[in-house]
Amino acid sequence: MQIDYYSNTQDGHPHVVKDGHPHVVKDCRPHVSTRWPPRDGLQGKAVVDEQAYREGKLGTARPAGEGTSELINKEKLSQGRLFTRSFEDGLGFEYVMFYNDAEKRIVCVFQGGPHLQGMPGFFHGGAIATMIDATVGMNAIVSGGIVMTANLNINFKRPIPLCSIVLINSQLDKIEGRKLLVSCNVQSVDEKILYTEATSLFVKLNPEKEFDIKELVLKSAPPA
Ligand SMILES: CCCCC/C=C\C/C=C\C/C=C\C/C=C\CCCC(=O)SCCNC(=O)CCNC(=O)[C@H](O)C(C)(C)COP(=O)(O)OP(=O)(O)OC[C@H]1O[C@@H](n2cnc3c(N)ncnc32)[C@H](O)[C@@H]1OP(=O)(O)O
Repeated sequence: MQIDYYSNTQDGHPHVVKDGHPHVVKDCRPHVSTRWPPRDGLQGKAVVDEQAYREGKLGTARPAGEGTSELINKEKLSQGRLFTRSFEDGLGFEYVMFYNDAEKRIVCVFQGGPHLQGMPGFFHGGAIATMIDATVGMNAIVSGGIVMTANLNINFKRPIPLCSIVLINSQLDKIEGRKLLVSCNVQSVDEKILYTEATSLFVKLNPEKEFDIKELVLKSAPPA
């Protein structure tokens, strides 16, 4: 495949375009956290905010609603933002997607940052799954409207080095009524290494749900 959309870069690496501006993650090397694995028992931050726990602000694992957790309230929800865009520049998900309408496919150029580490020096599988879901999800949305992921199957074939740049090639395979089947693979930029393969099922929401999700998306947009 000819990758001409970033052939104009000068350092031989694709520049990830963010918000219309060329953006490169600089000085980004595989990073092994000194806190992982923990050497002297459990280290790092507590998973539960102790202060909030003592003040009774944290609910038990009940569904959010009146009288459950004070922390899960409208104000909190209004701070919602797209997961893949909620990291500081260069630390999390840096990507750009190119959609080919005639072929119903998307190529995503993805360069994950050091905060996406799983095994030392490699991406966390959940981060890869997130980027795959975002890419096949966008392919389904632009092909079919408002959809939700109903099923996602992933085969992790090779570990992906942290901070490396990969291509996520997504393809709409079939539409069956409200169901959209989308497959994808994750490859190295030179297409010599096949890291991951995935298939997915998206289901178009019915009109009532579609209205709800539009409202939700509009309300959850981060402040300009
Ligand atoms: C134009 C305005 C645009 C506005 C939006 C703009 C921007 C959006 C902004 C940002 C988005 C950015 C990027 C997108 C990135 C990522 C996308 C991420 C998407 C997600 O990350 S999303 C979270 C995880 N996702 C869920 O949280 C879903 C929970 N779930 C449900 O909400 C329901 O489950 C639902 C809705 C899926 C279906 O429910 P439902 O009631 O509508 O439909 P129903 O159950 O009747 O199924 C209908 C037919 O699908 C078959 N079917 C269903 N499920 C199946 C399965 N698992 N396996 C095999 N077949 C299945 C049935 O068998 C039947 O098949 P058949 O018709 O042949 O009988």
